[in-house]
Amino acid sequence: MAALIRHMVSKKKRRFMEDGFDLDLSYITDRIIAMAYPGECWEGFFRNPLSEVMRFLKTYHERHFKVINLCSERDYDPAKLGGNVERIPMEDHQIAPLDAMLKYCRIVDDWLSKDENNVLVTHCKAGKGRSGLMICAYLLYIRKFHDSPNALQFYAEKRTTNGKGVTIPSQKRYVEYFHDYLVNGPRQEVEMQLAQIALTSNLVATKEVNVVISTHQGNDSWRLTKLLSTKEEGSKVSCSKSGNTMVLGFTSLWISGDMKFEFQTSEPYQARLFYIWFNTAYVEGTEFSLLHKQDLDKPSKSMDPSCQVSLFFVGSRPKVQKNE
Ligand SMILES: CCCCCCCC(=O)OC[C@H](COP(=O)(O)O[C@H]1[C@H](O)[C@@H](OP(=O)(O)O)[C@H](OP(=O)(O)O)[C@@H](OP(=O)(O)O)[C@H]1O)OC(=O)CCCCCCC
Repeated sequence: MAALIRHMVSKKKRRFMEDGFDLDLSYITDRIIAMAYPGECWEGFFRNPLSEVMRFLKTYHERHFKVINLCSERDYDPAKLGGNVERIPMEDHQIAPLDAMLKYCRIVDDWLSKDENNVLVTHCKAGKGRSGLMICAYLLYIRKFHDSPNALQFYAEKRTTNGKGVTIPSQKRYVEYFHDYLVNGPRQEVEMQLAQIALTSNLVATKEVNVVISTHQGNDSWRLTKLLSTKEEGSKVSCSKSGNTMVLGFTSLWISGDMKFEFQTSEPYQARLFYIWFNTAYVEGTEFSLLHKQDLDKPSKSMDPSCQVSLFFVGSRPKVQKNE
């Protein structure tokens, strides 16, 4: 019964089913492993039982494995997986800043270069999206691939049977950013002045739509800080609608770094419509547009296929680094 449920929960991910093991775990290369969360108690019942993961690691990679836990939402005692465990916390379905991706690559590279028998195990909750983002970054880092689509496709084939590995558009965008970083070096951080957001969707005609703008701040690269919500009084945002297009106008709103824009409706109840992530240093020109529903992160079923969103900027300036 438990095995059946585990198979249902792991959906189309490739499982390791040899020598009596049956784990939601895939070798992406012979030294890089992606797996679902090593669960204890109730979670071990429907994901990978931690004890079975430990037995797997001891059986095939005794003294030669290191684990990276990407979950911000869960943790376990590292000693239960041999002690050689690091965390780079990310939120489910979200991006990791480039410095977190670089940190991951350096940890993996350092570990794999120590001994040719060493393997690196990465997991998040399902071991698909966040793990894929980081593993694809590493595949580019070691120049196994020279562009992000090929790295993403390779990962998807190795981890799933349906070719759907990293599917969140912003996660794919950040793999592309990381590739740009590897090829061209770090970009100058820029602040951009946001003038307008235009959202086109059938929903706009009948529903109130609000936008919450957030960024990462401080040392916790996954913790979000809200900068502005268009719903709040005093946010000084103008709103005009024409047909199925809504235009929000901003004054003096400067943004920089990794930005999350979440679109919500409060009718009939508070619900997320979709969100997007981007980094201001990678915006080319004065416009950032996503013109297809499949370019939006976790779009609600109520969004029509022809919906699109554009951000318009009127100014940019290099970000002045504050002395800490
Ligand atoms: C009889 C019960 C049958 C259950 C059948 C469940 C069938 C089923 O849908 O199982 C899957 C669900 C949700 O599955 P998970 O709880 O594992 O959630 C997944 C996880 O968030 C992935 O992110 P990450 O951790 O890889 O970063 C995400 O990938 P992404 O961010 O790329 O979208 C994936 O989206 P996706 O689905 O691939 O679009 C989610 O499904 O499992 C549960 O909710 C746990 C259920 C626990 C049930 C316990 C019962 C005792």
